Amino acid sequence: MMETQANLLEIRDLKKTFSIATGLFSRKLTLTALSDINFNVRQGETLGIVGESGCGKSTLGRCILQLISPDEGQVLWLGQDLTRVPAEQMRKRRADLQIIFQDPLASLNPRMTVGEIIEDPLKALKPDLKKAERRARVVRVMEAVGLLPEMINRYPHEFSGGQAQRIGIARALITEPKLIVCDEPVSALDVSIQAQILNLLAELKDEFGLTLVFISHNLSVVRHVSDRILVLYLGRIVELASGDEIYEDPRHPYTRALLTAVPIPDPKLARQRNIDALKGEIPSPINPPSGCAFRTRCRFAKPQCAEIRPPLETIEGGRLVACIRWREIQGERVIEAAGTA
Ligand SMILES: Nc1ncnc2c1ncn2[C@@H]1O[C@H](COP(=O)(O)OP(=O)(O)OP(=O)(O)O)[C@@H](O)[C@H]1O
Repeated sequence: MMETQANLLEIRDLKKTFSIATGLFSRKLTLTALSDINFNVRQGETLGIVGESGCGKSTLGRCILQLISPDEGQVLWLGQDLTRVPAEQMRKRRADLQIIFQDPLASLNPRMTVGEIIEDPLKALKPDLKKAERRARVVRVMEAVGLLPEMINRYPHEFSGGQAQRIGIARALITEPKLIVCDEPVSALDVSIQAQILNLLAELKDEFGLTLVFISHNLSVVRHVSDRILVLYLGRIVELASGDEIYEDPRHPYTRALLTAVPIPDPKLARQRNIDALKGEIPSPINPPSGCAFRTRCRFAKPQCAEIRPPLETIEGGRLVACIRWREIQGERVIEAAGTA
């Protein structure tokens, strides 16, 4: 964990709702995708964001980049609140903040060549650069992501998923960003290719001094790349800790449940994980449960969990957890693990 690093990004009291029309009379309902979101991203770290589908990961990524506007709260980039930056200035700021999407082929314009796709952000964000300099930069980033420069005039459909994601990464890198939001960058790829792309992102991070926000529903993917991991459930942060802490000593029942999907060789731990396994469906964010939103699926839930919304508490080591029972259930975990040995 990089304790001493300065914050590049600070998210303060972020809230995002969507108004959706449902039913026969198109009644408008409010869906709360994110609320009470507070965290920092430190210079040079990789912050993983995990949670099941629908918990708000992509919405959060898009709010960071101002691709969508939050209803409330601040997105402080080096102290400047991006939610208040006029659109024109924000376009320029985007050179510093880039995004890589899940489905590489769908996110690349099929009518543009690889060279044109990668060069495209430069035209808008660095209009002063001469054509030759733009091309030279394109070739440099193609080499950095492992694409051969002679591929420059090919079209996206000529590439495999893994190669297409390399094009997406090159397009993000071309503006020399400080931070890249990677939104499920390997979920659409074959398992055999996933490790290559994850390794590439780790190499590029070191080479270019990048800071990464890495979104995935898969805790084992996030674990490999993250310094710290933020766990989201139904639009709220339930836990934030270092990768090791989350993986080896999770405190929130939801984190424990997510970990059951991660394969492990130790049979004792595997048994514990079966006990923790996630049951049932994620509730609707239109009408979330009272108190702790996870209580309807939590094997530790007590009546008071329906009454009290657990605050995000700072516990030992500066890690954060939102569960009023975290102390008690920590003990239960040890006893059960010993009992099933
Ligand atoms: N434009 C939108 N209009 C209405 N609802 C939306 C919109 N975008 C997201 N949502 C809703 O907000 C909630 C959070 O969605 P989001 O895509 O951020 O979750 P996610 O964790 O990234 O899931 P996934 O991995 O499936 O994309 C979901 O209930 C989703 O249906």
